[in-house]
Amino acid sequence: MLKFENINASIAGTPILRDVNLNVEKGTMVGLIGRNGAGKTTSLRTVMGLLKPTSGQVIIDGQDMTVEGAYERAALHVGYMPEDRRLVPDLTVEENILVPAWANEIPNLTSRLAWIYELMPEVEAFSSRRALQLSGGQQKLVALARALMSGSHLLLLDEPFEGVAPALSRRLASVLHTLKDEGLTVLLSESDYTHSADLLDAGYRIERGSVTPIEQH
Ligand SMILES: Nc1ncnc2c1ncn2[C@@H]1O[C@H](COP(=O)(O)OP(=O)(O)OP(=O)(O)O)[C@@H](O)[C@H]1O
Repeated sequence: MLKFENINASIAGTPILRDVNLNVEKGTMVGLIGRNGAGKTTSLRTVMGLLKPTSGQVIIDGQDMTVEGAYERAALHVGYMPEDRRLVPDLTVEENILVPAWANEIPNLTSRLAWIYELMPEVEAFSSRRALQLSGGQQKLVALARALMSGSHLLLLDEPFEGVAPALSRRLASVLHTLKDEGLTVLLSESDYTHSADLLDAGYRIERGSVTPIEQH
């Protein structure tokens, strides 16, 4: 479903990703594990086409997407939850979830929203509140809901558990378990295995921009 083939990427002329090879099979949940500054966000931004690699290929669903932009990703139903959530503070929760539908046509919009609310009833309960009224953890759930709006095939989650209080972390993990059971393909990053260990089918370690597969344990 997602492949990195010998990806090199630089930011402002500084090489960040070095010869990265990575494979996420359809229907699996794969972790990208590494400490701060290792290159996790850069990797996910490269999948999203927000950063163009200097060499190598990004293949999504069998298509070479290396030079395509975010709009083309949306057409392949790829969803992205950035680490910093990036909700629009003055919009309501529901408006934030619907933002991807403003830029791209989302098939079955109404039933997709209903499915998201069924998955996370607490989000429906605060759907008319403004995003700035929510706690950091609640905002993460909303950011996940927004990513699910477009991400019906592939979901990229950048440190979803970072800064989330324990109760909400457990809730987030249980939502991800449900998504896994539904067969969604997910690449998620975390600084260690604390929250994702029993969710992941496979993992890669990232260290100073180099990626190696983690042996199954
Ligand atoms: N805009 C930028 N300008 C210069 N260097 C950058 C920029 N963004 C990231 N970097 C550098 O790229 C490297 C990888 O950063 P990246 O954000 O991908 O790491 P990360 O593993 O996601 O860690 P974090 O959890 O801190 O975001 C770091 O060394 C960082 O300093």
